[in-house]
Formats: sequence, structure tokens, C-alpha cells
Amino acid sequence: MVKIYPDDSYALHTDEYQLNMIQTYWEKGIDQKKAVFELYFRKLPFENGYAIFAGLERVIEYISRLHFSDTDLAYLKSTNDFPPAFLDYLREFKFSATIRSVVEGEVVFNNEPILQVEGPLVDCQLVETAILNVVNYQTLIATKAARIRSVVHNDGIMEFGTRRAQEFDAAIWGTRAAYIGGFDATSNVRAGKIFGIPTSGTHAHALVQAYRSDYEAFSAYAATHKNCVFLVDTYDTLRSGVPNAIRVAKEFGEKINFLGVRIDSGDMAYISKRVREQLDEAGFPNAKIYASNDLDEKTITNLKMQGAKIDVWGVGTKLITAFDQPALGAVYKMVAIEDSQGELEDTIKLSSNAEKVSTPGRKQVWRITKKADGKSEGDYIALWYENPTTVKSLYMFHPHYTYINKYVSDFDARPLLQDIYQNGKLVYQVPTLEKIKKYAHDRLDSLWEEYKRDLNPQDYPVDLSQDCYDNKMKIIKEIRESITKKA
Ligand SMILES: Nc1ncnc2c1ncn2[C@@H]1O[C@H](COP(=O)(O)OP(=O)(O)OP(=O)(O)O)[C@@H](O)[C@H]1O
Ligand SMILES: O=P(O)(O)OC[C@H]1O[C@H](OP(=O)(O)OP(=O)(O)O)[C@H](O)[C@@H]1O
Ligand SMILES: O=C(O)c1cccnc1
Repeated sequence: MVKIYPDDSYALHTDEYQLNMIQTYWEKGIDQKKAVFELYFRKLPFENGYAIFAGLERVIEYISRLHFSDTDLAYLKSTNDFPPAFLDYLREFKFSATIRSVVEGEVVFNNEPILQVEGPLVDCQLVETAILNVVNYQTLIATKAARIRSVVHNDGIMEFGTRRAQEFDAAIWGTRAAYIGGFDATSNVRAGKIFGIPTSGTHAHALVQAYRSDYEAFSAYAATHKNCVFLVDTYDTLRSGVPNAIRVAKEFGEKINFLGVRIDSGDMAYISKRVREQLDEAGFPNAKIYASNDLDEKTITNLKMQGAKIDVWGVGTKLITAFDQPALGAVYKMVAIEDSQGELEDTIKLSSNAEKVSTPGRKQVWRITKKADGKSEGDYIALWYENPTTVKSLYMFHPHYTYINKYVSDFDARPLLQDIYQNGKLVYQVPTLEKIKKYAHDRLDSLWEEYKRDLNPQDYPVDLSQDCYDNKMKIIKEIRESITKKA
């Protein structure tokens, strides 16, 4: 049976290998060496042209609760894997690193650092698993939500996924991410309470089944609720559901707000058109048609192409589970470590696959936009000491195909990584959820349409500065030479 501990903490929400490595660092005396790690993903999800970053608020909540509690340590002791002196060391652990991150709602791209941890090696290592856990999921869902928002245009979209989500946390934080990505409301009442997300709900087939009659069920609902959306497909949408919804709406008149009807099965293009006709003919042109049933951006686009008369979309399973791509694949790589002189030395992870070779050095991501229209020209990844704002004409080139290049002038350069923690102290105030949502919306506005289309979008330029590129090439060469010498 699950054991609930009064002092349960997040410290053990990590992979065991992190603790194994930390033990080695500690026993060998390098645990306090300064290191820099960066989080990035290599491929945009859903073949989309951008991603929406989400998860920072949860990361902050995690860091603020990051300590080893008595029962955490007692558990580790019971496994006999760690020496008592190491457990005493963990007991004293206090997060003291610096975290820089893009802010929630920011539009981000593949192969650029979106979160950076700098500080004692032990701190950087301990937080890897939890931060990846949070950012991978929330960024994925916010991005999926933005794709769905982009095809419904100004229609309403409601998040219905809790029952299909991968457990409680995914439902709760997933719906927050969906809200950031452009959803209007959630069916999860606790998410309303915790985050202030607007909640909304119609009723299920059970209500109609309980009364064994559309008319009885809708009448009972209308007698107990002001706002009414009737689910009309339990028996026969066109011959029973909608006619009975209309009958009840007429009978109750001003006593209720007849908001509309929900369809949850069948050919939704055909049925919604007929439902619209029935509602209009009955004198309810403002009653809306809600639809749900395994919807996603593809089905919605297709329904719209067929002229479906749907005003509000309820989306559950395929959003909250990121059905067509269930993982983002973000990684967290060491980019620098203190050397024997106390200086940061850049590090690399090599691979035979060029895309998988990491980019050494602590970096900043600069968003380059044209002064004239505020539209994005690309992202420019530079070493931390570089400052592209001082340059008149910026040379931008593709990090793998360097012949793809351009000079950009009359531009603004905005650094995306902001200080969130400085030496363990929180220095960032999380904006309200409404502000984050609006921020995501505004950031998407500044992207060219070519990067936003849901099918085969253009590749957004994510370039390296010349220094960053040269540094990477130099380190690759040094490592190759040192291996050749040793061989
Ligand atoms: N006109 C349409 N064009 C494209 N897809 C549609 C159309 N109408 C419905 N769909 C989608 O097709 C799928 C149909 O699902 P399903 O096979 O479960 O049929 P159903 O009629 O909903 O049956 P059930 O009563 O079991 O829910 C859903 O994903 C739905 O969103
Ligand atoms: O299809 P989704 O995108 O996941 O949206 C959520 C689904 O959950 C409900 O169905 P369910 O069969 O669980 O219950 P109900 O028919 O009794 O409402 C609802 O009617 C939707 O079909
Ligand atoms: O309110 C609804 O209609 C709803 C809520 C959750 C899941 N399906 C539908």
C-alpha cells in the first residue's frame, strides 16, 4: 500500500543515478565545483514550427521545497546503498545554485537553451530529473494547446481531459499548460480553485440515462440550473435530443439561459448542420453547438473544411496525453565545469550524429527582431559575455549548413534567459496566469505565419554566434586530437 509521510519532500523525486553521482562527487571532493548545465530539446513536437515554454512555476515550487526530510533520509538509510556520513551531508543540503530560464508562455525552438542551472555540481545534478519531468510535459501540452487554438481561430475551446490524463498531476498541470497555450476553460474544478482557470461543464449521458428520457433529464437539469447546455446524442440527436432540448428551452423560457447543445458522437459535420437548422427554425439562433469526441487539431480542421456548424470545442484525450507525440525529449547537458584554477572550462558531449553534439559553454539566447515590424528574424545563441545589441549588422548563420547565412541590421536583440534564482535565492516573481497566457498570445503574434502553420512550417533560424561556433569546433578538435594521441 502507498505510504504517506507527513514530511514527504520532493528531494527523492530524482533518478537514483543522480544520488550515485552525487555520492562520488562528495567522496572525491568535487561536489562544490561550479558547473553549468543547460536544458534544451532537439526536435520540435508534433512537427510544429515552434513550442510554448511552460513549467517554470512548478520548477519554482519544486526548488522551494527541495530538502531531504527525516523520512527521506530514513528511507535512503534503509536501502543500505549510502554511507551514514553521506546521508548527514544530504541532510545539510540547501539549494544554492543560480537558475536562468525563459519565462512561461515564451515561444521557444529546438536546440536552444531554455533553462540553465549554474552552481555547485551537486545542486545542478540533483535537480536534473525533476526539472526535465516538469518542463518536458508542460511544454508539450502548452504547444499542443497552441496548435489546437490556431485551428479553431476565435471559437471557444474547453479542456476536458482529466479522466484520460496520465494521473492527477498531469491533469492539473496539464490543464494549466493548456490554458497558457490558448484554451479558454477547464472542466477540472480543482484547477479552477488552485490556478483560477475559468471552469465550465455541461452534463454527461448518465443524466439522460438516469431519467431514461431526454425530455425528463433536460427538464430536471433546467429546474436546477440557470445556464443550460444539453447533451443531445444519448438516443437520437436529430429526432429526440435536439427537439427535446428545444421543447425544454421553450417551456422554461426566461427562467434559464439556454446556451446550446452538445454533440458527442456521429458524423459531426452532417449532424451539426442539421442541428443548426433545427435551432434556428425554433427561434434559437444564438444557441451554440458544442462538440466533443476524440477531437484534435486535425479533426477540427477537417470538420471546419466540411462546413461543420460547431461553435465550441471540448478537447480531452488527445490534448492532455499529447496523443500523437507523448514526449518532448528535452535533455539537460553539462556545458561547463570549474577547472583546477577555479575557472569555468567548457565541456562537450560528442556523437556521430551532428545534431546530438552538445554546444559547449554557458550561453544566452537572443531573440532578434526587426525594429520596423517587431517580427522575428531568428534566435542567436551567443556565449554569455557577448552582446549583440552593440553590433550594427549581425551575422547569422545556420550552425550545420553555414552557407545559409544573412546579415541583419536595424534589429532589436532581447535576451531570453532571465535570472530566476541567484545563488539559491528566488529573484523572480511569477506573473499571474492571465499575464502568462496573454504573453504567449502576444509572442505568437510576433512570429511570421510561415512558422505558425500547422502543416510543414518553415524552419525558424536558431543560429550560433561566431564565437560560440568557433569554441565548439575548437573543443571538438582538441578532444579528437587528444584521443588520437592516446590511441
Ligand atoms: N465529419 C467528420 N469528419 C471527420 N471526422 C469526424 C467527423 N465526425 C466525427 N468525426 C470524428 O471521428 C471519430 C468517430 O469516433 P467513433 O468511431 O467513436 O464514432 P462515434 O460515432 O463517435 O461513436 P461512439 O458513439 O462510440 O462515440 C471521432 O474522433 C470524431 O471526432
Ligand atoms: O473525447 P475527449 O476529447 O477525450 O473529450 C472528453 C470526453 O469525455 C466524455 O466522454 P465519456 O465517454 O468519458 O463520458 P460521457 O459520455 O458519459 O460524458 C465527453 O463526452 C467526451 O467525449
Ligand atoms: O462538461 C463537459 O461536457 C465534459 C466534461 C468532461 C469531459 N467531457 C465532457
